[in-house]
Amino acid sequence: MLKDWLSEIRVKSLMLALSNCVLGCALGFYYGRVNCFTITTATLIVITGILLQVLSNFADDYGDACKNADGPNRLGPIRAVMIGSISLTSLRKSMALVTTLATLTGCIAIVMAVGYDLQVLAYFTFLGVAAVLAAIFYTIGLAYGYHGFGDLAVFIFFGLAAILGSQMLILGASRSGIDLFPDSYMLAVAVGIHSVMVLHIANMRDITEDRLNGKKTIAARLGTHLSAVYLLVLYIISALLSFAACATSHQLWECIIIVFGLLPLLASTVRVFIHKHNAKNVASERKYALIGCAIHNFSWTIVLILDFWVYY
Ligand SMILES: CC(C)=CCC/C(C)=C/CC/C(C)=C/CC/C(C)=C/CC/C(C)=C/CC/C(C)=C/CC/C(C)=C/CC/C(C)=C/COP(=O)(O)OP(=O)(O)O
Repeated sequence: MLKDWLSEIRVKSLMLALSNCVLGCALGFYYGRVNCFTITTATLIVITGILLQVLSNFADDYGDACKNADGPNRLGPIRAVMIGSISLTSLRKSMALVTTLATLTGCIAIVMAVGYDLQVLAYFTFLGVAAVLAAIFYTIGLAYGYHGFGDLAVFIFFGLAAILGSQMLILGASRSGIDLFPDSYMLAVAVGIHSVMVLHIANMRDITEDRLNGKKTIAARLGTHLSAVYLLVLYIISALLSFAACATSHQLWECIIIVFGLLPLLASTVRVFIHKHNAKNVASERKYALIGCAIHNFSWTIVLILDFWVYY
């Protein structure tokens, strides 16, 4: 039973929300303050990000199960709901629970960060509501993921919201004026692109099945070869942005840390490019891409800590 729920939660995939929100908070600490209050706010932000990803994972499986989109030829991991170990009703109830928890932790984080400034409070509540709706309607109802808009949603929420949103909330909690900086913009775009790459690799794996099921993801629309080129282009743009963020706002020598941090994702991208026609190889590459994203974020967190203690 526990094993089924862990597979449904997709524990390893949560590395993405976790490391993206941690990096966003690290930027907030860098430009704001490190104290018990900001650390508690950051913990709530990270928990909210993880809960929102759990919600999107549940909703994805619920929507796919309702549409019978995950057929017997699926190359991705077998989900508990596909084999009936978890019923659709239990999954629906769990989605309600996770939404409630995310709303609770999210609202507390927002109030801690911006106090009772109603206008800013409204902006962040809007962002939270948008995130909940985006997570649910990816494959349910509107099912925008079936029309190729999943990449855009992932870019917005895993990139812009997780980095800029978290950074602004920590600055708010630091009571040092909510602001944005060139490195946070560039990193938000780079991290958003990395998250899109993880989704795109899974969609490359599923091109044949998705085309049969009418799921028009970007990968299904582009086909195998162009999808691999698109993945490479995404990597190049994100790597350049990550370097630019470091070179313009931090120490030049710290770019070396970023180079090393970007290598695992490069290796994964190149392997997908080489083995693009072998869906099984592409499938196995998703977890390495996830790890690559987390390592990039970790290397940036190290740069920010170094800069904070040594140079700032
Ligand atoms: C009243 C109310 C609801 C208030 C809301 C309160 C609230 C939640 C406030 C939050 C405000 C805060 C704290 C904001 C700070 C910034 C934060 C934390 C932002 C969160 C960003 C974040 C990590 C979001 C992740 C979840 C979201 C929203 C995802 C949307 C994008 C999306 C649909 C991704 C799909 C991911 C999935 C499931 C991919 C599966 O791919 P697929 O290939 O199909 O999988 P398979 O392997 O099955 O084939």
